[in-house]
Amino acid sequence: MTGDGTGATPESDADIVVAQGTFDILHPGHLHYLRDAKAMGDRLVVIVARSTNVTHKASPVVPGPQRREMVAGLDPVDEARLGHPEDIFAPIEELDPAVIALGYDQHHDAEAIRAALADRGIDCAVRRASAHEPDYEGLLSSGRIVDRILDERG
Ligand SMILES: Cc1cc2nc3c(=O)[nH]c(=O)nc-3n(C[C@H](O)[C@H](O)[C@H](O)COP(=O)(O)O)c2cc1C
Ligand SMILES: Nc1ncnc2c1ncn2[C@@H]1O[C@H](COP(=O)(O)OP(=O)(O)OP(=O)(O)O)[C@@H](O)[C@H]1O
Repeated sequence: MTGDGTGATPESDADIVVAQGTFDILHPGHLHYLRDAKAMGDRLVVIVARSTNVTHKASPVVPGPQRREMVAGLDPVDEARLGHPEDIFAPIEELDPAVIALGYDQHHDAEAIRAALADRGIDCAVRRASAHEPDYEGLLSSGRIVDRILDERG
């Protein structure tokens, strides 16, 4: 119950959920992930990866500030920020979230993240979001969208 009679959670008491990713070319899989993440708490903060930290796949095509701006405009997102250039746990320490929501196929190992959080004394759950399975044949991958463009328009 809140003092203002609206039933809304005051920002200071809100459970923050952090989601993260590259978000190069947006698609409904991203929207599904971020809606799922938002449902894990009250306030969703998205950390958009710096291009220099995207080392396990091709570099994003879209510049970081532009990726951040588009993610910030999605309905479940309360705030989007570009990530730290070197220390991925620096924003986590600052935000002190209740939950880190990993994407269903995100390459990070949940146990390794839990161990790193414990090392830093951060009390935060690590959960995995679900996959989006639309009832149409979609193209739910930034990488596959780029490949399709190269195949059909290149
Ligand atoms: C808890 C967590 C925090 C992260 N924080 C940052 C960050 O501050 N800066 C950054 O560039 N990447 C950060 N990342 C990494 C990227 O979000 C991401 O996992 C990767 O670089 C991009 O790959 P993906 O889109 O396949 O997930 C973080 C990842 C996790 C799991
Ligand atoms: N179809 C999907 N269903 C649910 N979540 C998804 C889907 N596609 C991507 N995501 C989630 O969105 C987050 C950010 O995704 P990312 O930016 O890596 O996009 P991507 O389209 O999967 O990229 P790429 O095709 O380059 O691997 C990831 O954690 C990922 O799990």
